[in-house]
Amino acid sequence: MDNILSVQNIEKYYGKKGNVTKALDGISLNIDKGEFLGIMGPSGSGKTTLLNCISTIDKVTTGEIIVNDKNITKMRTKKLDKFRRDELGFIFQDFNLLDTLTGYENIALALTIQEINPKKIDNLIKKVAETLEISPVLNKYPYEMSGGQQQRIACARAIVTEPSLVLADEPTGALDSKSSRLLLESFERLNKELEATILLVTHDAFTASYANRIFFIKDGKIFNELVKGNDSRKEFFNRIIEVMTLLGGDVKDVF
Ligand SMILES: Nc1ncnc2c1ncn2[C@@H]1O[C@H](COP(=O)(O)OP(=O)(O)OP(=O)(O)O)[C@@H](O)[C@H]1O
Repeated sequence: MDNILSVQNIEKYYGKKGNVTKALDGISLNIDKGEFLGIMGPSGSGKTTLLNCISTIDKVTTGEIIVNDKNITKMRTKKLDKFRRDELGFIFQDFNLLDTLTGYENIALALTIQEINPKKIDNLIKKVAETLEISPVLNKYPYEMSGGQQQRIACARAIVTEPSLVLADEPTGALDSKSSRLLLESFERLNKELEATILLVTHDAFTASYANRIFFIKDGKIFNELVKGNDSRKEFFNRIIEVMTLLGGDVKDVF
């Protein structure tokens, strides 16, 4: 298997002397091409910090992060901008679509920046829209779409450039259960049909049960790893709940 992401013993400290928070405490993990990996953990455990370091929004204090054979912890700003544009796809909780552009234009934006010709752009958008079942809303503006449709447009925008790694931070956080399920099924399809490599951060066991492998973090350290293997999603969900209970106290209170 090709390694896409290698996180090597990273630490992240926030603050100055006398008031220091150790947000990440020696995390190491690897993702191979085509994996769908979940990161779970209680509030304040370091999930977003880890994602921000991988997405180059934040810098690690020590340790190294290698994406597609490129050491991003050593990259300078100009190279980082190009790296982010070419290799990563982002999906945030609050969609971040541009209100003055249609769904189609929102998705096209990432491709026009890369100076791809319009015919190819059109083909790429149609293909991804079909996978995500958003063809009927491509000509609508974000305010004319449901939250779930907006999130799937955001998802299309993130993957249409065929990034090495798709990073999603609580992508179902703002969605009702039906829209969440649709989005997660889209993720599953992206992963299986288009072989997208996905790293998803969530505190929600149902969302996480769509991943193939999950790392649990607590106090900035990896606490446990679960592999779906041949389990059904329901069986995997039950195993996730078991680990969440082990991690501490009542499941609803902690996550
Ligand atoms: N900019 C910052 N300055 C200081 N401390 C920070 C900063 N960002 C995060 N932290 C601290 O680092 C730790 C990890 O935070 P992080 O946001 O990564 O947790 P999380 O697991 O994503 O939590 P949640 O599920 O609540 O979003 C917390 O103790 C938090 O208070």
